[in-house]
Amino acid sequence: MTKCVQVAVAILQKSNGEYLLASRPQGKGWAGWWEFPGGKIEQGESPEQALIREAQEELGITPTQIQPWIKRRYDYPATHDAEAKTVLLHFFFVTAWQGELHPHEGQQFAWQHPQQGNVSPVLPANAPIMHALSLPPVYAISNVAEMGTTAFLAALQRQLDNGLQLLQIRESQLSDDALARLSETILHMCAPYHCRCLLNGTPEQAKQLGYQGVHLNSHRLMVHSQKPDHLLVGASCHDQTQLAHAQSLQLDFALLSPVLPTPSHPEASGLGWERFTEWVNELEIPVYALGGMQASYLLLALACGARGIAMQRGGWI
Ligand SMILES: Nc1nc2c([nH]c(=O)n2[C@@H]2O[C@H](COP(=O)(O)OP(=O)(O)OP(=O)(O)O)[C@@H](O)[C@H]2O)c(=O)[nH]1
Ligand SMILES: [Mg+2]
Repeated sequence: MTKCVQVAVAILQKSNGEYLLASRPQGKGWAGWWEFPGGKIEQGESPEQALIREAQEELGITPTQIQPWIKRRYDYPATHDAEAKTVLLHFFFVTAWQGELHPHEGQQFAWQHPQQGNVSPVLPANAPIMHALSLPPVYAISNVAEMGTTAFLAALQRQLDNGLQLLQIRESQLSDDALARLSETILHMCAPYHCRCLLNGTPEQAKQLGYQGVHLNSHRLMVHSQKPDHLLVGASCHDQTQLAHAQSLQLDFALLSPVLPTPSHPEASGLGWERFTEWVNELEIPVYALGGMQASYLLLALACGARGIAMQRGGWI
Protein backbone atom coordinates (compact mmCIF):
# COMPACT_ATOMS: atom_id res chain seq x y z
CA MET A 1 0.00 0.00 0.00
CA THR A 2 1.22 3.52 -0.76
CA LYS A 3 1.31 5.99 2.12
CA CYS A 4 -1.18 8.89 2.31
CA VAL A 5 0.48 12.28 2.72
CA GLN A 6 -1.58 15.11 4.21
CA VAL A 7 -0.85 18.44 2.53
CA ALA A 8 -1.94 22.04 3.24
CA VAL A 9 -2.35 24.07 0.05
CA ALA A 10 -2.76 27.86 -0.23
CA ILE A 11 -4.78 29.52 -2.98
CA LEU A 12 -3.49 33.07 -2.61
CA GLN A 13 -6.11 35.19 -4.27
CA LYS A 14 -6.10 38.93 -5.02
CA SER A 15 -9.35 40.91 -4.97
CA ASN A 16 -9.45 40.80 -8.81
CA GLY A 17 -9.63 36.98 -8.63
CA GLU A 18 -6.06 36.27 -9.80
CA TYR A 19 -4.33 33.47 -7.90
CA LEU A 20 -0.70 32.50 -7.42
CA LEU A 21 1.02 29.41 -8.82
CA ALA A 22 4.65 28.51 -8.17
CA SER A 23 6.95 26.14 -10.02
CA ARG A 24 8.26 23.17 -8.04
CA PRO A 25 11.98 23.72 -7.47
CA GLN A 26 14.74 21.46 -8.78
CA GLY A 27 15.61 18.65 -6.43
CA LYS A 28 11.98 17.84 -5.47
CA GLY A 29 9.76 15.26 -7.14
CA TRP A 30 7.81 16.65 -10.12
CA ALA A 31 10.35 19.50 -10.42
CA GLY A 32 9.27 22.24 -12.85
CA TRP A 33 5.56 21.45 -12.52
CA TRP A 34 3.31 24.31 -11.37
CA GLU A 35 1.44 24.10 -8.07
CA PHE A 36 -0.15 26.20 -5.39
CA PRO A 37 2.26 27.01 -2.56
CA GLY A 38 2.03 24.59 0.37
CA GLY A 39 3.45 21.42 1.77
CA LYS A 40 3.17 18.45 4.06
CA ILE A 41 1.36 18.72 7.36
CA GLU A 42 3.76 17.75 10.13
CA GLN A 43 2.89 15.60 13.11
CA GLY A 44 0.93 17.53 15.73
CA GLU A 45 0.05 20.35 13.32
CA SER A 46 -3.46 21.31 12.19
CA PRO A 47 -3.88 21.86 8.42
CA GLU A 48 -4.18 25.59 9.10
CA GLN A 49 -0.98 25.72 11.17
CA ALA A 50 0.84 23.88 8.39
CA LEU A 51 -0.53 26.34 5.85
CA ILE A 52 0.84 29.31 7.79
CA ARG A 53 4.23 27.65 8.34
CA GLU A 54 4.56 26.68 4.67
CA ALA A 55 3.60 30.22 3.55
CA GLN A 56 6.29 31.62 5.84
CA GLU A 57 8.92 29.10 4.68
CA GLU A 58 8.19 29.12 0.95
CA LEU A 59 6.92 32.67 0.36
CA GLY A 60 8.03 34.75 3.35
CA ILE A 61 4.48 35.88 4.13
CA THR A 62 2.04 35.29 6.99
CA PRO A 63 -1.56 34.65 5.93
CA THR A 64 -4.06 36.77 7.90
CA GLN A 65 -7.31 35.78 6.16
CA ILE A 66 -7.78 32.05 5.68
CA GLN A 67 -10.88 30.25 4.41
CA PRO A 68 -10.95 26.40 4.34
CA TRP A 69 -12.17 24.91 1.05
CA ILE A 70 -12.11 21.59 -0.79
CA LYS A 71 -10.23 18.44 0.28
CA ARG A 72 -8.96 16.29 -2.56
CA ARG A 73 -7.38 12.83 -2.60
CA TYR A 74 -5.11 11.87 -5.49
CA ASP A 75 -2.96 8.83 -6.31
CA TYR A 76 0.40 9.71 -7.85
CA PRO A 77 2.12 6.96 -9.83
CA ALA A 78 5.88 6.43 -9.45
CA THR A 79 7.95 8.56 -11.85
CA HIS A 80 11.67 8.89 -12.62
CA ASP A 81 12.06 11.49 -9.84
CA ALA A 82 9.37 10.51 -7.29
CA GLU A 83 7.90 7.40 -5.69
CA ALA A 84 4.20 6.45 -5.90
CA LYS A 85 2.07 8.10 -3.23
CA THR A 86 -1.44 9.14 -2.28
CA VAL A 87 -1.98 12.73 -1.19
CA LEU A 88 -4.88 14.28 0.68
CA LEU A 89 -4.78 17.96 -0.22
CA HIS A 90 -6.49 20.47 2.10
CA PHE A 91 -7.11 23.60 0.02
CA PHE A 92 -7.49 27.01 1.66
CA PHE A 93 -8.22 30.43 0.20
CA VAL A 94 -5.79 33.03 1.49
CA THR A 95 -7.13 36.50 0.71
CA ALA A 96 -4.91 38.67 2.93
CA TRP A 97 -1.36 38.34 4.24
CA GLN A 98 1.47 40.26 5.86
CA GLY A 99 4.85 40.67 4.22
CA GLU A 100 6.20 40.70 0.66
CA LEU A 101 6.19 37.57 -1.50
CA HIS A 102 9.66 36.11 -2.02
CA PRO A 103 10.49 32.81 -3.75
CA HIS A 104 12.47 31.37 -0.80
CA GLU A 105 12.97 27.99 -2.49
CA GLY A 106 14.05 29.24 -5.92
CA GLN A 107 10.55 28.81 -7.35
CA GLN A 108 9.11 30.94 -10.13
CA PHE A 109 5.82 32.75 -9.44
CA ALA A 110 2.93 33.32 -11.86
CA TRP A 111 -0.34 35.11 -11.10
CA GLN A 112 -3.12 33.43 -13.04
CA HIS A 113 -6.39 34.84 -14.37
CA PRO A 114 -9.07 32.31 -13.28
CA GLN A 115 -10.29 31.75 -16.85
CA GLN A 116 -7.00 32.17 -18.72
CA GLY A 117 -4.19 30.35 -16.97
CA ASN A 118 -0.95 30.69 -18.94
CA VAL A 119 1.54 28.34 -17.30
CA SER A 120 1.90 24.58 -17.69
CA PRO A 121 2.20 21.81 -16.80
CA VAL A 122 0.23 22.07 -13.56
CA LEU A 123 0.31 19.13 -11.07
CA PRO A 124 -2.37 16.68 -12.26
CA ALA A 125 -4.20 16.60 -8.89
CA ASN A 126 -5.00 20.28 -9.38
CA ALA A 127 -6.92 20.17 -12.68
CA PRO A 128 -10.42 20.01 -11.12
CA ILE A 129 -9.46 22.76 -8.67
CA MET A 130 -8.37 25.09 -11.45
CA HIS A 131 -11.62 24.38 -13.29
CA ALA A 132 -13.64 25.17 -10.15
CA LEU A 133 -11.70 28.43 -9.79
CA SER A 134 -12.73 29.44 -13.31
CA LEU A 135 -16.28 29.72 -11.95
CA PRO A 136 -17.30 32.53 -9.58
CA PRO A 137 -18.52 31.89 -6.00
CA VAL A 138 -22.05 33.18 -6.64
CA TYR A 139 -24.53 31.88 -9.24
CA ALA A 140 -27.72 33.96 -9.45
CA ILE A 141 -31.01 32.62 -10.82
CA SER A 142 -33.52 35.00 -12.40
CA ASN A 143 -36.88 35.65 -10.77
CA VAL A 144 -38.97 37.64 -13.25
CA ALA A 145 -41.96 35.43 -12.45
CA GLU A 146 -42.23 36.81 -8.90
CA MET A 147 -40.58 40.23 -9.22
CA GLY A 148 -41.88 41.41 -12.60
CA THR A 149 -39.59 42.50 -15.44
CA THR A 150 -38.87 46.08 -14.36
CA ALA A 151 -37.95 45.26 -10.76
CA PHE A 152 -35.89 42.27 -11.89
CA LEU A 153 -33.86 44.26 -14.43
CA ALA A 154 -33.17 46.98 -11.85
CA ALA A 155 -31.96 44.33 -9.37
CA LEU A 156 -29.83 42.71 -12.08
CA GLN A 157 -28.15 46.03 -12.82
CA ARG A 158 -27.33 46.44 -9.11
CA GLN A 159 -25.86 42.95 -8.90
CA LEU A 160 -23.79 43.42 -12.08
CA ASP A 161 -22.37 46.57 -10.50
CA ASN A 162 -21.63 44.47 -7.38
CA GLY A 163 -19.61 41.95 -9.42
CA LEU A 164 -22.11 39.24 -10.50
CA GLN A 165 -20.36 36.89 -12.97
CA LEU A 166 -22.77 33.97 -13.53
CA LEU A 167 -26.51 34.08 -14.19
CA GLN A 168 -29.19 31.53 -15.00
CA ILE A 169 -32.36 32.65 -16.77
CA ARG A 170 -35.16 30.41 -15.52
CA GLU A 171 -38.50 31.73 -16.72
CA SER A 172 -40.54 28.82 -18.08
CA GLN A 173 -43.78 30.83 -17.72
CA LEU A 174 -42.78 33.11 -20.63
CA SER A 175 -43.89 32.61 -24.24
CA ASP A 176 -41.13 32.02 -26.79
CA ASP A 177 -41.42 35.62 -27.98
CA ALA A 178 -41.30 37.08 -24.49
CA LEU A 179 -38.30 34.89 -23.59
CA ALA A 180 -36.48 35.99 -26.75
CA ARG A 181 -37.06 39.68 -25.91
CA LEU A 182 -36.03 39.27 -22.26
CA SER A 183 -32.93 37.28 -23.29
CA GLU A 184 -31.82 39.99 -25.69
CA THR A 185 -32.13 42.66 -23.00
CA ILE A 186 -30.30 40.60 -20.37
CA LEU A 187 -27.46 39.42 -22.63
CA HIS A 188 -26.92 43.04 -23.70
CA MET A 189 -26.77 44.18 -20.05
CA CYS A 190 -24.41 41.37 -18.99
CA ALA A 191 -21.90 41.53 -21.87
CA PRO A 192 -19.89 44.59 -20.71
CA TYR A 193 -19.51 42.98 -17.25
CA HIS A 194 -18.33 39.61 -18.72
CA CYS A 195 -21.14 38.00 -16.73
CA ARG A 196 -21.85 34.61 -18.33
CA CYS A 197 -25.51 33.69 -18.86
CA LEU A 198 -27.06 30.21 -19.02
CA LEU A 199 -30.58 29.47 -20.19
CA ASN A 200 -32.58 26.96 -18.20
CA GLY A 201 -33.87 25.09 -21.24
CA THR A 202 -32.53 22.97 -24.07
CA PRO A 203 -29.07 23.39 -25.60
CA GLU A 204 -30.66 24.22 -28.98
CA GLN A 205 -32.77 27.00 -27.44
CA ALA A 206 -29.77 28.38 -25.56
CA LYS A 207 -27.64 28.52 -28.72
CA GLN A 208 -30.41 29.99 -30.81
CA LEU A 209 -30.96 32.83 -28.32
CA GLY A 210 -27.23 33.59 -28.08
CA TYR A 211 -26.52 32.31 -24.56
CA GLN A 212 -22.99 31.20 -23.53
CA GLY A 213 -24.43 28.31 -21.57
CA VAL A 214 -27.33 26.02 -20.83
CA HIS A 215 -28.63 24.90 -17.46
CA LEU A 216 -30.26 21.45 -17.54
CA ASN A 217 -32.99 20.63 -15.05
CA SER A 218 -32.64 17.21 -13.44
CA HIS A 219 -35.02 15.62 -15.95
CA ARG A 220 -33.12 16.98 -18.97
CA LEU A 221 -29.82 16.03 -17.32
CA MET A 222 -30.81 12.36 -17.12
CA VAL A 223 -31.80 12.10 -20.79
CA HIS A 224 -28.43 13.43 -22.02
CA SER A 225 -25.75 10.84 -22.70
CA GLN A 226 -23.16 13.41 -23.77
CA LYS A 227 -22.25 16.92 -22.72
CA PRO A 228 -23.88 19.41 -25.11
CA ASP A 229 -21.02 20.97 -27.06
CA HIS A 230 -19.89 24.59 -27.41
CA LEU A 231 -21.72 25.67 -24.26
CA LEU A 232 -20.98 26.14 -20.58
CA VAL A 233 -23.20 23.44 -19.06
CA GLY A 234 -24.61 23.21 -15.55
CA ALA A 235 -27.29 20.89 -14.18
CA SER A 236 -29.69 20.68 -11.24
CA CYS A 237 -29.28 17.61 -9.04
CA HIS A 238 -31.22 16.39 -6.04
CA ASP A 239 -29.61 13.04 -5.35
CA GLN A 240 -26.38 11.11 -5.79
CA THR A 241 -27.51 9.37 -8.99
CA GLN A 242 -28.01 12.71 -10.69
CA LEU A 243 -24.71 14.05 -9.36
CA ALA A 244 -22.91 10.96 -10.65
CA HIS A 245 -24.51 11.43 -14.07
CA ALA A 246 -23.52 15.12 -14.20
CA GLN A 247 -19.96 14.06 -13.37
CA SER A 248 -19.92 11.23 -15.93
CA LEU A 249 -20.92 13.76 -18.63
CA GLN A 250 -18.12 16.03 -17.34
CA LEU A 251 -20.47 18.97 -17.05
CA ASP A 252 -18.95 22.27 -15.97
CA PHE A 253 -20.80 22.25 -12.66
CA ALA A 254 -23.81 20.97 -10.75
CA LEU A 255 -26.32 22.58 -8.43
CA LEU A 256 -27.28 20.47 -5.44
CA SER A 257 -30.61 21.32 -3.83
CA PRO A 258 -32.42 21.93 -1.61
CA VAL A 259 -29.73 22.25 1.03
CA LEU A 260 -32.08 24.11 3.38
CA PRO A 261 -35.89 24.31 3.20
CA THR A 262 -37.08 26.83 0.58
CA PRO A 263 -40.43 28.44 -0.33
CA SER A 264 -40.17 27.12 -3.92
CA HIS A 265 -40.11 23.47 -2.71
CA PRO A 266 -42.08 23.55 0.58
CA GLU A 267 -42.54 19.76 0.49
CA ALA A 268 -38.78 19.08 0.74
CA SER A 269 -37.10 19.40 4.14
CA GLY A 270 -33.59 20.03 2.82
CA LEU A 271 -30.51 17.83 2.62
CA GLY A 272 -28.66 19.65 5.38
CA TRP A 273 -24.98 20.61 5.27
CA GLU A 274 -23.72 17.29 6.55
CA ARG A 275 -25.11 15.24 3.68
CA PHE A 276 -24.22 18.03 1.24
CA THR A 277 -20.58 17.81 2.37
CA GLU A 278 -20.51 14.03 2.17
CA TRP A 279 -21.90 13.93 -1.39
CA VAL A 280 -19.86 16.85 -2.71
CA ASN A 281 -16.55 15.60 -1.38
CA GLU A 282 -16.84 12.47 -3.50
CA LEU A 283 -17.12 14.50 -6.72
CA GLU A 284 -14.64 16.14 -9.07
CA ILE A 285 -16.99 18.62 -10.71
CA PRO A 286 -17.72 21.88 -8.89
CA VAL A 287 -21.04 22.07 -7.03
CA TYR A 288 -23.10 25.07 -5.95
CA ALA A 289 -25.37 24.85 -2.90
CA LEU A 290 -28.96 25.88 -3.64
CA GLY A 291 -32.06 26.14 -1.50
CA GLY A 292 -32.55 28.71 1.24
CA MET A 293 -29.22 30.40 0.41
CA GLN A 294 -28.27 33.99 1.05
CA ALA A 295 -24.92 35.75 0.80
CA SER A 296 -24.12 35.10 4.47
CA TYR A 297 -23.96 31.32 3.77
CA LEU A 298 -21.07 31.58 1.31
CA LEU A 299 -18.21 30.83 3.71
CA LEU A 300 -20.05 27.87 5.22
CA ALA A 301 -20.78 26.49 1.73
CA LEU A 302 -17.09 26.82 0.77
CA ALA A 303 -16.03 25.05 3.96
CA CYS A 304 -18.46 22.22 3.04
CA GLY A 305 -16.64 21.79 -0.30
CA ALA A 306 -18.99 23.80 -2.54
CA ARG A 307 -17.70 26.09 -5.27
CA GLY A 308 -20.20 28.58 -3.91
CA ILE A 309 -23.87 29.35 -3.51
CA ALA A 310 -26.73 29.67 -5.99
CA MET A 311 -29.62 31.96 -5.14
CA GLN A 312 -32.94 32.78 -6.68
CA ARG A 313 -34.82 35.01 -4.20
CA GLY A 314 -31.70 35.69 -2.08
CA GLY A 315 -29.74 36.92 -5.12
CA TRP A 316 -31.86 40.01 -5.74
CA ILE A 317 -32.15 41.60 -2.28
N1 LIG B 1 2.29 22.36 -2.46
C1 LIG B 1 1.47 21.69 -3.25
N2 LIG B 1 1.53 20.33 -3.27
C2 LIG B 1 0.70 19.70 -4.10
C3 LIG B 1 -0.26 20.40 -4.91
N3 LIG B 1 -0.95 19.51 -5.65
C4 LIG B 1 -0.45 18.28 -5.34
O1 LIG B 1 -0.81 17.22 -5.81
N4 LIG B 1 0.55 18.39 -4.38
C5 LIG B 1 1.31 17.27 -3.84
O2 LIG B 1 1.38 17.35 -2.44
C6 LIG B 1 2.69 17.02 -1.95
C7 LIG B 1 3.25 18.26 -1.25
O3 LIG B 1 4.54 18.11 -1.00
P1 LIG B 1 5.67 19.25 -1.08
O4 LIG B 1 6.76 18.73 -1.90
O5 LIG B 1 5.14 20.59 -1.41
O6 LIG B 1 6.02 19.22 0.45
P2 LIG B 1 6.88 20.23 1.28
O7 LIG B 1 6.68 21.63 0.78
O8 LIG B 1 6.53 19.91 2.70
O9 LIG B 1 8.36 19.90 0.93
P3 LIG B 1 9.32 18.67 1.07
O10 LIG B 1 9.20 17.95 -0.25
O11 LIG B 1 10.64 19.28 1.25
O12 LIG B 1 8.84 17.85 2.21
C8 LIG B 1 3.50 16.64 -3.16
O13 LIG B 1 3.39 15.24 -3.33
C9 LIG B 1 2.77 17.31 -4.31
O14 LIG B 1 2.91 16.60 -5.51
C10 LIG B 1 -0.28 21.81 -4.88
O15 LIG B 1 -1.04 22.48 -5.57
N5 LIG B 1 0.59 22.41 -4.03
MG1 LIG C 1 5.89 22.67 -0.84
